[in-house]
Amino acid sequence: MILSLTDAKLDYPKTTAFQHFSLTVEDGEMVSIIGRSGCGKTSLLYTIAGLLPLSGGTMQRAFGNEGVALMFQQDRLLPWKRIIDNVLLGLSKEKTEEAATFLRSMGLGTVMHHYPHELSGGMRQRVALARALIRKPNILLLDEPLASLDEQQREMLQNDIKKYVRDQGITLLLVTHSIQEAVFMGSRIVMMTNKGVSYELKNQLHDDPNLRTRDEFFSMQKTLRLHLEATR
Ligand SMILES: Nc1ncnc2c1ncn2[C@@H]1O[C@H](COP(=O)(O)OP(=O)(O)OP(=O)(O)O)[C@@H](O)[C@H]1O
Repeated sequence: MILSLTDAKLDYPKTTAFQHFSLTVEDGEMVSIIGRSGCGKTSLLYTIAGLLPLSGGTMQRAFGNEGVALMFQQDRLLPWKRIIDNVLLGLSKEKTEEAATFLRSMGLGTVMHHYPHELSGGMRQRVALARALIRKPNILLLDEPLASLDEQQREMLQNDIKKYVRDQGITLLLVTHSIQEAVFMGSRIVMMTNKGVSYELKNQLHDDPNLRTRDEFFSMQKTLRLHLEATR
């Protein structure tokens, strides 16, 4: 177990972001979290990252704050720093060669001395991913990281994130509005409302290289869509 929340609750001064939320995540698992807008998904990720304290319930984490990497819809790269320096941010210069090798392996070798504005949105998100992964986190928390990309770029990055996360044995928690993305990325898909987990689905075909074209890929999406509609 790398993470366990039991009857977790988070209050803001005027609203309860989520309550009665229980979830146990095993080391190396890839969990997608879906749910209606405002059900507390982003707040949940902040809590798991150690940025917001719970108002009730308990959370056990087998990692420290330095073991968490976060990636958002906006790439949050510093515009005045070159790509390689964005990736190295906060790390020692000794890591430069490792970062360069990593960027090359991610297809970013030719742009590592460019500035963020010279890259496409997809490439910038790839840089944000490299910046997260070079820190060798125990857990990667993704909040709609691909929402602003076109379909082709989104699918490429989904493939890459899945591959790198799996190869490095990182645990993944992905918040997404896309049911298709949730099924492709998640070995488990958790549906959340602001009153807790309303439904869970195990993706038995998570490791299937042809997942995107399997009938089950579509039937799992249909099942989730029906459950999501039932929470209206
Ligand atoms: N900083 C904040 N201060 C006060 N209330 C907040 C804050 N952030 C979020 N909320 C409220 O908490 C609830 C949950 O918000 P949160 O952003 O976590 O949901 P979400 O599921 O991520 O939404 P979305 O899918 O639209 O991004 C909402 O009612 C929201 O208005």
